[in-house]
Amino acid sequence: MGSLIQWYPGHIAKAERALREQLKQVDLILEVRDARIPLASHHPQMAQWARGKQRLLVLNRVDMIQEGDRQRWSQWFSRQDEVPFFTNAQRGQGIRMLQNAALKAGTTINQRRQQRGMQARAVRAVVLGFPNVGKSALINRLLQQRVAESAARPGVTRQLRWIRISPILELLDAPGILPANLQDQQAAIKLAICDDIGEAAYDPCRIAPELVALLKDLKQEHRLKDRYDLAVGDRSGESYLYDLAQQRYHGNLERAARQLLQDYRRGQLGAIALEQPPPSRLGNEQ
Ligand SMILES: Nc1nc2c(ncn2[C@@H]2O[C@H](COP(=O)(O)OP(=O)(O)OP(=O)(O)O)[C@@H](O)[C@H]2O)c(=O)[nH]1
Repeated sequence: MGSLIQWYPGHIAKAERALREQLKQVDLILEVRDARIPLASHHPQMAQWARGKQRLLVLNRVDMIQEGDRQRWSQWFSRQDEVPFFTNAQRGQGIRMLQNAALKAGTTINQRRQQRGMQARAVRAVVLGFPNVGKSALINRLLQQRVAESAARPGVTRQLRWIRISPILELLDAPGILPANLQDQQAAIKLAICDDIGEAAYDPCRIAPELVALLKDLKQEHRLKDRYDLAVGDRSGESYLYDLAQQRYHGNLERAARQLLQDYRRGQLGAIALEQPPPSRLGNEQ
């Protein structure tokens, strides 16, 4: 069976080059991941981008996981010496704390600059992450809570734009960046399920069965029974999708697949984390 996810590395490499150029001016990275898949939505280039810069880790879409999951991830990350900020950028939850941390990081960066005889200036931060993880929503929330009014500064490229959040903090609004290659197919499948990579890269009829299989692994298959009145039982993901299509969509597999994925993405199956913290320490690179 071929790979479930297809990439277009040429296009990605161009976007990444533009970003790398802009990153030269950046002091602080707000790394945004999807709280449903904090490991799969870890961008493989992040460590390289963040070298020599401060970084804050944001797990967005906290409303799409259970409180118990949030606590488990919080504990797991703290064992990796990370303090993630859990946000719901759609409703504004967790934004104030994130903003305070960004401003504090800005103050520290400026103190260091002054110690080295350099002029204090607005600290430049960038919000980075996979497509659709909620970067723009997060920036909009940060803007609504900005402490001072100021005009946006034009960016160097059309896609990359600087926005002043406060006298000491400027944000670069970067588009979602896909890695040029993603070796881990399991991670890629989860990104596809969560809509964190574009649909051009996969066939929903092959990804929806993966969602069923994952829900089974996570012992969450009752969510499917509740929603569609069709129990998974010992069916494989493929045969569940087939039976669902027969029962509800006149045998139309694609409709069934799209509905399943859409229901998960819109929270119609409930708040379900697709990853749980691994039992042992994985290392700081996560
Ligand atoms: N439920 C929920 N939805 C969110 C949250 N944050 C963002 N969204 C929604 O997710 C969708 C994508 O959010 P965006 O902010 O556009 O994501 P993005 O990362 O900027 O996407 P790209 O521009 O493609 O990189 C929008 O419909 C948002 O309203 C969140 O915390 N919870």
